[in-house]
Amino acid sequence: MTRGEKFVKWTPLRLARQRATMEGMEQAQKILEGLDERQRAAATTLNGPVRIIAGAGAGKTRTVTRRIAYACATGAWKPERVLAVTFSVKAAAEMRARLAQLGLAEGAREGSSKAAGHGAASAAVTAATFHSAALRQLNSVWTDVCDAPFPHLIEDQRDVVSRAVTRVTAVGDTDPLMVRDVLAEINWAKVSLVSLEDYARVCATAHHMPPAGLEPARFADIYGEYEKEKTSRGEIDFDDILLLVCHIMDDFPEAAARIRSSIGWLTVDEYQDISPLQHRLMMLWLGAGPDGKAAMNRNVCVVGDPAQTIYSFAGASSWDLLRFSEEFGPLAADIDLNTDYRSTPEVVSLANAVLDKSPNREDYLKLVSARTSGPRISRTVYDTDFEEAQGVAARILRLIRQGVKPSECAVLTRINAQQSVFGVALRQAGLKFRVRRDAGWQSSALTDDAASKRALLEAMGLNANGIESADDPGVTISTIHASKGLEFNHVFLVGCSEGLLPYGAPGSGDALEEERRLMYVGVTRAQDSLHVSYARTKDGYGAQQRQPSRFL
Ligand SMILES: Nc1ncnc2c1ncn2[C@@H]1O[C@H](COP(=O)(O)OP(=O)(O)OP(=O)(O)O)[C@@H](O)[C@H]1O
Repeated sequence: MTRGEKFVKWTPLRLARQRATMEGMEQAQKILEGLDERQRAAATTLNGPVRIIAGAGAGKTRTVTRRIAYACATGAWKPERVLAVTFSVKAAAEMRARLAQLGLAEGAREGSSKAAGHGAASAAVTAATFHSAALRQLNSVWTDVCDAPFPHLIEDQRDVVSRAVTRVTAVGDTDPLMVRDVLAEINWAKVSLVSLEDYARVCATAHHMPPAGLEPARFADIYGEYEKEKTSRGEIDFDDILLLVCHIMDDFPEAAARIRSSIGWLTVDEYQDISPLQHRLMMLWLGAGPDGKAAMNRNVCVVGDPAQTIYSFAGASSWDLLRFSEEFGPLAADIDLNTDYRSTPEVVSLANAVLDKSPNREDYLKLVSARTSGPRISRTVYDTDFEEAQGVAARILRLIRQGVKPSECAVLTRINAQQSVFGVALRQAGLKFRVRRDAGWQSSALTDDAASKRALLEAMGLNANGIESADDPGVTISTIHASKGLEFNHVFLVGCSEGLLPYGAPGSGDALEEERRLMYVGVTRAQDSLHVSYARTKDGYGAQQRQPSRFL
């Protein structure tokens, strides 16, 4: 021992503490195993703003869940003050499942105290959708800010819209398609923070078209009636949950302080899909003052991929992801993850080629596959839609005969209407299948009825963890939108023609770019093999032949 070094007396208590600390550190290091260098850099930067731009299959969920587990295991973060939000019930369930595997509380749900793990990391963190996190916050402060009973979540949003349309247009039997489009527009206005009073002005200045051929003032009347009908029923809709929490955070300082103090470390997954409303709520959670930054909690990590923004039509935008450093800089870490662990080099090369032709390619990561070479991409042109469906079913049958499980195969479509013919062909081939659809135009992460119900159950602490049955559920037929975040060994990307992908005849602006990103999302769902196809005609008739998609 050199002079100046303190003599340490190793009492049994000190020894036990030392051992516990070392065990904790070992456990924390274990959490980092299996991360590559950049993933590890992201997972070990625990303080300050962090941006992770992660390409498809680059392990963003792996990285953010390990980051949370590592921070809790080292004692740097208090689990009960950790909030991780994402957009869909499915993604939240996936995050909870992965956190549970890493030793964070079972279900990792607010209020859950049942620990599945060990050591410092075994308390509950919250991993939830924006809506369910906000609903719980609303519940927790409601009696302090309001005498009225807690409002019910809307049961039948279409019925409320339908009544509002009838009242304004005086037409008794409302067209379901009009109701669907009006509802989508109401949702869009809310998530875009366009108030009833401002709606007509926004339409005029932003060249925004109201749905169903309505005049802006007429739509605003319907929107107003919708709000009245909802209030008279004592109900709120999904976006009202976020709006109400924003309102409370603005106007009730004590309640706001309580909500804020429950969030020490915030992670926002799929940040490329954040809407202006969600962004506002996030800034309020972090305590941004009127000047945007005063006394702000800067422990925020956002993760996303600008190339996977596919909900622009519903108010999502990668704008905030791309300008994160302007808003939060200086950043503690700004990390790009571009190693694709999911797909073969053949698939990755096609995904890169899809983005390469984009005028926005500077915003997108170029992926590098970590896998060895696989089969080449198959490209097939059929005569009719049904022949395409039969051809795809025959190929899937061949794969299954070679030992592939039906659930390892997926047929991806651009729109719901393409799916039935594939269902018929798979049935004829004797194959079991399940269908994932969008809920139409308003198919944002939480607006289809099943997802809404699950979110509600989840928010109420009931079991809605999204785990599928253990039996092989069969081939998946899914829209590209509904396949986001999923991966399949063998993907059949069908309808790859002009008119279907890109859908319609989009001009050269944002609409076309969104279609390109959809193609990218579709391609990058494939792990081992990818089969792209289209049919020259719908049913063999008609002079006009479809042309191959410009994206391929
Ligand atoms: N460092 C790594 N080493 C080996 N495999 C990895 C690594 N990181 C990720 N993976 C694997 O890559 C696949 C994609 O990872 P993950 O699901 O975490 O990605 P993701 O980025 O959330 O996907 P996406 O955003 O495309 O849906 C998974 O199968 C995962 O196990």
